[in-house]
Amino acid sequence: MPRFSANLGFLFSDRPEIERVAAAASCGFKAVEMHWPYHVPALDMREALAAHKLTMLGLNMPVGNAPAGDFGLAALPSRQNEFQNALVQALSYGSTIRASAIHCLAGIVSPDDRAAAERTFIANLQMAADRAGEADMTILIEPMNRRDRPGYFLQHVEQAAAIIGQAERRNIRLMFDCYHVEITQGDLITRIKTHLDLIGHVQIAAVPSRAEPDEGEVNYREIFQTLDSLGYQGWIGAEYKPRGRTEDGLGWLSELSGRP
Ligand SMILES: O=C(O)[C@@H](O)C(=O)CO
Ligand SMILES: [Mg+2]
Repeated sequence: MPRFSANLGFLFSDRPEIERVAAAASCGFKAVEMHWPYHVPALDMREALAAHKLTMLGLNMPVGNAPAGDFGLAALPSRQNEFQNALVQALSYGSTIRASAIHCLAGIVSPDDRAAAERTFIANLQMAADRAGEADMTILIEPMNRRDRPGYFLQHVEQAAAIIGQAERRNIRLMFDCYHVEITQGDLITRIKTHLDLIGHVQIAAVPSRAEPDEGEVNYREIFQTLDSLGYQGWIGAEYKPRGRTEDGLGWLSELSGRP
């Protein structure tokens, strides 16, 4: 059956980020992923991960000026210097904690700027992929739904696939977050089958609640079986907002995935 990682941006969020590492391990997770752990010294984080023998998957690039509305820089034509600085920070932190991937957030763009945004996104992704490749890391891009992220440049799986094709770098991969894709597009199983070769990571949450994947409109038992039958070798990130204590909501792991 598929392997599951704990997304420490959302799971165990009732405690400081570094303590979430131990909590994930004690609940049986073998891998974790993070959103923005930059406030924790990277060497401390590396030590915590090593102490609990956890595989570190991806982390997000800094988003830019969040209070001003930024949510990523990669597709913003006038912000390429800031993008490069954010990339340096992400690669430095990520390689110290031995992450295998960096999520490169596209950003919020106005509908009038989409052509320039696409050109910028591709150029920035090429540069990011080349630098990440030197550290044996992958660049992930993730379509996000416009209800949660109005104006986010990357909204559709097919748009992401086309951009990956144009960027022509083997270490750029699709982060297929079932929660976002279900809200924007649906047809999850067909999209997973069609784009399997591009998928570098999968994430899950209930739709529409974004809670544990044991409620709502997505049949995750079927999704997990599909990934399994297709021979998906990657991880599935539990990126949901727990209804209560994270520990109390992990029953889905055995109920839906067959994991003991
Ligand atoms: O789906 C999400 O929101 C995340 O994967 C992310 O990286 C930005 O919060
Ligand atoms: Mg996600």
